Order: sequence, then C-alpha cells, then structure tokens
Amino acid sequence: KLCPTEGSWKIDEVFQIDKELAFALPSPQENLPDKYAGWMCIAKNLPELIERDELRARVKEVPELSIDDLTEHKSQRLAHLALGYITMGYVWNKGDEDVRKILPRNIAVPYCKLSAKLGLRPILAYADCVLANWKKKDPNGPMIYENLDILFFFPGDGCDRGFFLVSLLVELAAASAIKKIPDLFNAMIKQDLVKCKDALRVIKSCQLDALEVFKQIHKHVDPTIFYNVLRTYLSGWKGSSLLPEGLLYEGVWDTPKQFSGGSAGQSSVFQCFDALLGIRHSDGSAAGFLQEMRTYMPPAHKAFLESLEKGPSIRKFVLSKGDRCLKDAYNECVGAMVSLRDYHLGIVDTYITKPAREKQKGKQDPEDSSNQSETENKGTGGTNIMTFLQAIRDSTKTFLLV
Ligand code: HEM
Ligand SMILES: Brc1ccc(-c2csc3nccn23)cc1
Repeated sequence: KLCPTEGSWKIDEVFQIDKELAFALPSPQENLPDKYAGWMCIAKNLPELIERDELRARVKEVPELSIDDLTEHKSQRLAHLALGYITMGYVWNKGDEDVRKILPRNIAVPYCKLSAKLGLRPILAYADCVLANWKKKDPNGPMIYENLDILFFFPGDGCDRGFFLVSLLVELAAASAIKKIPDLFNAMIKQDLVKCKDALRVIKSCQLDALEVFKQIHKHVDPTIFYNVLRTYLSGWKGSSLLPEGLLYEGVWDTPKQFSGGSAGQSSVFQCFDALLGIRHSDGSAAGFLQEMRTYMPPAHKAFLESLEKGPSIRKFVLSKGDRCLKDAYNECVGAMVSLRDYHLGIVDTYITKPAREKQKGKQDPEDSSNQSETENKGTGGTNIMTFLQAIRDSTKTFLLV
C-alpha cells in the first residue's frame, strides 16, 4: 500500500517509517512507569549483576507484572528491549557453559504477552537493540556517534555501544534513500526518465554514505571483545548445542521453543534495497534465512517490504526502456549493495574469522577441529556465515544489467 493517492505515491503511515529515521524508532522512550522498576533495575545493571553473580537470583525475585500499564508503542518497545536484555543475561549469564534452559514465568509470561502485542519474538532482536536502544546525549545536538548512546549494556565494556550505534548510523544514512522511493515511483508512473535517474542517483549516494559510516566500526568495536564476549549474549537458541530444544518459556508454553539470535538479516533497510531493486537471493539457505528474519521485524516494516515487492518494478521499468543512462543509474545502486556487502564481509573476517582462529590457536591441539563448525563459523543468526554472506554478495552481483 505505497498508496498512489491523487496519482502520487507516498509511504503510508501504516508502515511506521519515519521521514528522517526510516525504520529506527524516533526518540525512543527511556523510562518505564514506576511499576516496572524491578525490570529496569536489572536491565540497567546487567554487567555488574552478572559480575557479582547476582543476576539470576534477582530475576527470580522480581514480581510477575502485567503489561496493561504499557499502553504506548514506545513504552512497549522499551519494555520489550529491557526484557530482551534480561532474558539474554539470564540464559547466558557469564557466557560459559552454565546456561539456563528455563526462563522463569515471572519474566516469560509478560515477555511473551508483550511480544505478541508487538508482533515480535520473545528474544532480543535487531528491532530492540539497534532500532529502539538509543538516545541523544544533547537532545538538541546532531545524530552523530559522539552525541549518541545506547540505553542498556551487556558485559564487554561498551563494545555493544559501538556495534549497535554504528548499525543505527548505517540505518540513518540509508534512511535518506528510503524517503526518495515515492519520487522514484512517481517518476516511473509518469515515464519521466530524467526524474528516475535523479532518484536513483540520490539512492546510490545514500548507500555510499552508509558505506562510509560502516567504516567507523573499527574505531568503536574491539574484535577480540566482540568475538569472545558480546557475541555470546546475542546468541539465540535455535540450533544451539547448549540449548538443543530451545528455551522453555515457563507458564507460556509447555514445550521449549527455538528462536534465532539477533541478526542484521532483521535489518529492514538492507532488505528494503533488495526489494526495491528487484534483487532476489536464489541461493536456498540464504534466501530462506532472510525470509525467516523478516518474522523478527516489526510487522509494519515486514509489510512495507512485501508491498515494495508487489509494487511497480524499477528493474522491469529500466529493462523496458533500454536507456543506457537509466541502466547505469540502476546498476550503480546494485553496485552500491555489492560494495556494502563486500565491506561487510571484510568486517566479518576481522571480527569473527580471525578472532576465532586466535582462540583456536590458544586451545589444546589446534588440529582438533571438532568444535570448529560449532563456534567459528556461526553468526549471531546461527548461520554458517562466510559462505552465507558470500552467497548473498554473489547473488547481488548477478542483478547488474549488461
Ligand atoms: C562487528 C561488526 C559486525 C559483525 C561481526 C557482523 C556479522 C554478521 C554476520 C555473522 C552475519 C550473518 C547473519 C547473522 O549471523 O546475523 C551478518 C549479517 C548481516 N549484517 Fe552484519 N556484522 C557486523 C556489522 C554490521 C553492520 C554495522 C551492519 C549494518 C547495518 C550489518 C548488516 C548486516 C546485514 C544487513 C546482514 C544480513 C546479510 C545481508 O543482507 O547481507 N552488519 N553480519
Ligand atoms: Br540482538 C542483535 C542485534 C543486532 C545485531 C547486528 C547488528 S549489525 C549485525 N550484523 C549481524 C548482526 N548484526 C546482532 C544481534
């Protein structure tokens, strides 16, 4: 429903897409009603409570609270974020083998009710810790790294700040392209090739801005801490050897449920560019994974991606016109997606593959590759990452028009 009212396209507010911030939650709420102080106290002090081995006891003590006082969308997102941190902390705690396979009902019941209300899953996701987990230090200041902070922390002395804020800033850079989509559709409807090229050029420059922002990750995230500390807390319980059946949400379901760890496959912005440019990932597992990750997005954003896929096809339009200039403008957008994914592959090498090899060296007989597949090649989404990401990068390339 990119509704064509009065013959001009606009992004319907039903998709909850902000003009400036696109899929990021504008000015997330930072405080919950006092009734939820028990949740906030734990979520706001996760590193200390884990350090002092008090977290799990504190979670068990907190009263089972009803979610009825969470009436606004922003307070529901804040509560879902806080409960997500609490759940990851409770299950993984110090990040060793001593995990918990049952989430006590006093957390599980409100968490699952709230997840159902929001159309999200009862596990920490991209929509929580990237899109809703930020604030400006100076409310009147700019949306730049130095003026931003996150609301909740895992152990790993601020490594999550860098990881989540850089992801957010990539989202914001890409946001300027999203608001250009209606102009692109209008130009197509009017068969105005000049306006089409202009819109595609703006989209490409935003994608390249996003690539520049990507590069800040090296300044703000340490690879060894990321790999050995933060990654554990973002892991899920689907295909996990430590929770082979998943997590039992006590008082909600009587069997354990499996949910994937957070992934940026849950980022609507990347999937939005794919949908807009007609990029479809044919490689079975990658396509399946990205489709599945849509079920972890806010429903309104998932609906937007589906409406883009059903809307007019820019790719078909470009092919039908056979105009060299238009083809080049389209190809530069596809090329920008390839560059983003290329750069991201380098990041994964720095932050996962290399630290995994370091860790393997440190262990007993390095030839022992028994648990290699278990740890090294698992992404936060539990995927075998390098092949997965290369397949996505490669399939993106096949959409360049000759
Ligand atoms: C330390 C930095 C990063 C690491 C180690 C990393 C790692 C990964 C891994 C392992 C995957 C595979 C799927 C999964 O397990 O989630 C992935 C997917 C993805 N990541 Fe990251 N990532 C990082 C930063 C970023 C940033 C800053 C962005 C920008 C928003 C981003 C965007 C994506 C996207 C969109 C996917 C889905 C695959 C695709 O569409 O190409 N990643 N990443
Ligand atoms: Br929860 C959670 C939230 C966000 C992310 C994330 C941000 S950028 C990126 N690439 C892969 C994952 N990922 C990972 C886990």
